Amino acid sequence: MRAQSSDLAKNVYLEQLHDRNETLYFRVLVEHLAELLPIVYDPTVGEAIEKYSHEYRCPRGIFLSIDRPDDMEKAFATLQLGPEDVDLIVCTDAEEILGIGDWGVGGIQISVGKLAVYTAAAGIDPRRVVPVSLDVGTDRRSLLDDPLYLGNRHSRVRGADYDAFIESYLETASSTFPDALLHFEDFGPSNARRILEQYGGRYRIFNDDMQGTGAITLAAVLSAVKVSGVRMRDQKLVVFGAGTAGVGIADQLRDAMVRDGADSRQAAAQVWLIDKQGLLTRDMDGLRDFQQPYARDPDEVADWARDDGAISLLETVRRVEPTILLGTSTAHGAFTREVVQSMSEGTERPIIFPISNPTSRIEAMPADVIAWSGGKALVATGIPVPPVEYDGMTYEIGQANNALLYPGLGLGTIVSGASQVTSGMLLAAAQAVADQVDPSRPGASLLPPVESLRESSAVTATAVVKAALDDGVATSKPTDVSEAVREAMWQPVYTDGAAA
Ligand SMILES: NC(=O)c1ccc[n+]([C@@H]2O[C@H](COP(=O)([O-])OP(=O)(O)OC[C@H]3O[C@@H](n4cnc5c(N)ncnc54)[C@H](O)[C@@H]3O)[C@@H](O)[C@H]2O)c1
Ligand SMILES: O=C(O)C[C@H](O)C(=O)O
Ligand SMILES: [Mg+2]
Repeated sequence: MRAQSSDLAKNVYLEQLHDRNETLYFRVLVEHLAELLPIVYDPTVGEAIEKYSHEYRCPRGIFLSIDRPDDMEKAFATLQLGPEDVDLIVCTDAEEILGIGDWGVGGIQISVGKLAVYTAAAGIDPRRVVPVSLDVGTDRRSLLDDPLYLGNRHSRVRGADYDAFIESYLETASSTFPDALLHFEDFGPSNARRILEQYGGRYRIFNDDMQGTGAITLAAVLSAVKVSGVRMRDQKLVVFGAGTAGVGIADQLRDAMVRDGADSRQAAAQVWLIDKQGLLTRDMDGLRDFQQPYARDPDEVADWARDDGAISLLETVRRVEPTILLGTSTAHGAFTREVVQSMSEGTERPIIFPISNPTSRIEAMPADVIAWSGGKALVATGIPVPPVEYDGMTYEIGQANNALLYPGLGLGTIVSGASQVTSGMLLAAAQAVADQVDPSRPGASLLPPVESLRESSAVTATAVVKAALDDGVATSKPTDVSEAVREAMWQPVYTDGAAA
């Protein structure tokens, strides 16, 4: 594997091993998690998705086409699994893969990658999971024009037909496999939240980009707050990139401020959203419904500087003096030296999280953020990055990627048989992750290292099971929760002399 000439070649090589010998594949992954997560998952998975049709070898997962909605049951039946045989299904319609946009049927590889992390990091049984591609077409011209493209060769279907397809997927998946957690990944901003809100009460749904990302970022903030000394209820948050992830995180941080004593109006007023049109204000046309609670009163910003009519990130930082700056915009380099320096003038220990993925989309590299802030910034990123040396000190950079949280959350959901993923379970997961680090040492990471992710996921899962029990959604009630979690974890070892 190490002899392969590129990260994509390593990804392909490991996928071939995955097809030949699942046990060995996962054993290699588990024993080399920090080295291989960036290969089977972010950032290399982005490239594997872009090249999917060209690197195609053999299908892994279920491909559901909007052009043949009646074939759904037949497609699931090809798995030859019974109603109790599936714990987890990860689906994507691939409209907003990471920060690289619409990749059509190639998106199946994000479902595959997410599931590999579930198994490697939390011991979810790989024989009891299903990756799904919901192929509703693609708006990417280069794919439609590519003779090798494997997906549906038309633009994205939207509106009533799309909604009917999603509803039919939820109905078929949950009736075929009633125990399965339905994980949604990388849907576009107009659908991600809508699906969760519309169906979250009826089906066991988890939206990773909103809920998983919100919870891991909350974990990193809880750690950072221990160092910065500014209470949660007093945080001022600027979100740059007000889409699915950005507003999902804003919601969870706002709720955390409320739990720490802020009233809900005050907490929402301590959040500033910036998108392509600059700082979002209530008088703007075309605000998304989920952005509206945070849009600012235009009177409040009447005398703020504008550039082509828009209030910039820099102007917002100067005026607001935020304590937290979050990047979920996909705009590479948007956190400039001036922005970081200005933030460092306004607050003693700025919390700066450029968490857009993959590397080509990150708002700033941690080495720059740390240098520009004179070593004061508390930094976490979505991609894995090596430690940063600055002024004689080593700064470990926590990976605020939902992969540090969702495996434990999923394991806890499965072990408790929770009928829903509640906000209490998400909060318990975030708290459990944060409690596993001591950020007080100078330069310490805000999050547990990937090397200990398997152990960390077991601890997170235990907290999640307890929260499911407290919230009354657990259908299985183990007496020794920690033991039940550890027993449930699949181990990559050969049994009965049988390989794979
Ligand atoms: N670290 C993690 O765990 C994690 C989890 C989910 C998403 N993400 C990353 O966050 C990014 C956004 O993902 P998403 O699912 O929210 O996508 P999204 O499309 O829902 O949101 C992106 C938002 O950024 C805005 N935007 C684009 N360019 C901008 C610019 N120049 N200035 C200001 N705003 C701009 C878009 O208009 C959109 O509202 C991606 O890079 C993704 O990889 C990271
Ligand atoms: O997949 C990742 O690396 C995290 C996240 O779900 C994303 O969409 O970027
Ligand atoms: Mg995602």
